[in-house]
Amino acid sequence: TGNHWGYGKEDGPSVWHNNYPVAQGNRQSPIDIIPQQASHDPSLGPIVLNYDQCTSTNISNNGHSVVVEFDDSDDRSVIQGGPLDNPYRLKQFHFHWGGKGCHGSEHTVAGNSYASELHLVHWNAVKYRTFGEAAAAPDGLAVLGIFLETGDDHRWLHTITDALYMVKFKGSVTDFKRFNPKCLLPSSLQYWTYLGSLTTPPLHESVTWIVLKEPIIVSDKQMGKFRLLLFSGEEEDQRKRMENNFRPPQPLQGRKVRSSN
Ligand SMILES: CCCCNCC(=O)NCCc1ccc(S(N)(=O)=O)cc1
Ligand SMILES: [Zn+2]
Repeated sequence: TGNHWGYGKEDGPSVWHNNYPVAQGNRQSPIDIIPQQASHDPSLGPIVLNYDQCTSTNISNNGHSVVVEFDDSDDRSVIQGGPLDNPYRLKQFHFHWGGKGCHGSEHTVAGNSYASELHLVHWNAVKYRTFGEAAAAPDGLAVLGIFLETGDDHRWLHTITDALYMVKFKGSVTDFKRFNPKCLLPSSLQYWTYLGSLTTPPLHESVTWIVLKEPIIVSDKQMGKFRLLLFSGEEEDQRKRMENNFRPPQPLQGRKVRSSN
């Protein structure tokens, strides 16, 4: 119905352009990041994350991913520095992942993909009044991308994976307070940055992407819990496991990828 989209053969990334023509635009995401072709930019300062006062509110299944939302009524949790001209307010974070054992990140690095990718979504509340308005503006959003690689258990990811059974079905939401995403950061904040888009419809070309070079390590078992989620709602008789909810890399179209030192 309408602009329904998904990750299947009939409604997946290869047909999104029918309802969202910007899918074939010149600043689409994700991309394949080629480190040797990224230009070192000494003017790029460090990324600064102030998440200490952040207030998570709920965790939900929106039929495309699992999303943790934050109270963004003031500047209590922001990202700034790096390529950003002002602070951007944390709105939500969500994940993209693959099927059993196969890859699931959206950005790739020299053609290699990771098991999953975490997106921390921030909006420019200095220039725009609402998230929706910012999401449609060329300098409206800043998304911090963090790769997840499989290995040992992640000490803090349990807090999220233990809550996933509560949001199994599309449209389910439950309280999720006092979660600080600082615990999901790798030790280094070295990054690549480029101008791109949302990686799902409406695919707005409004994102300054900041992709961290260092992945975090999570276990196969923890990744398996994401795959217990369903794309489908409780009332649907066809249960579709939520996996492979990633868009493949898009043409660079002459864009420059910059690298922090
Ligand atoms: C509240 C007003 C609604 C505005 N209109 C809804 C809207 O624009 N939603 C966009 C949501 C979104 C999609 C994809 C990413 S990603 N995967 O690129 O990080 C991040 C955020
Ligand atoms: Zn995303």
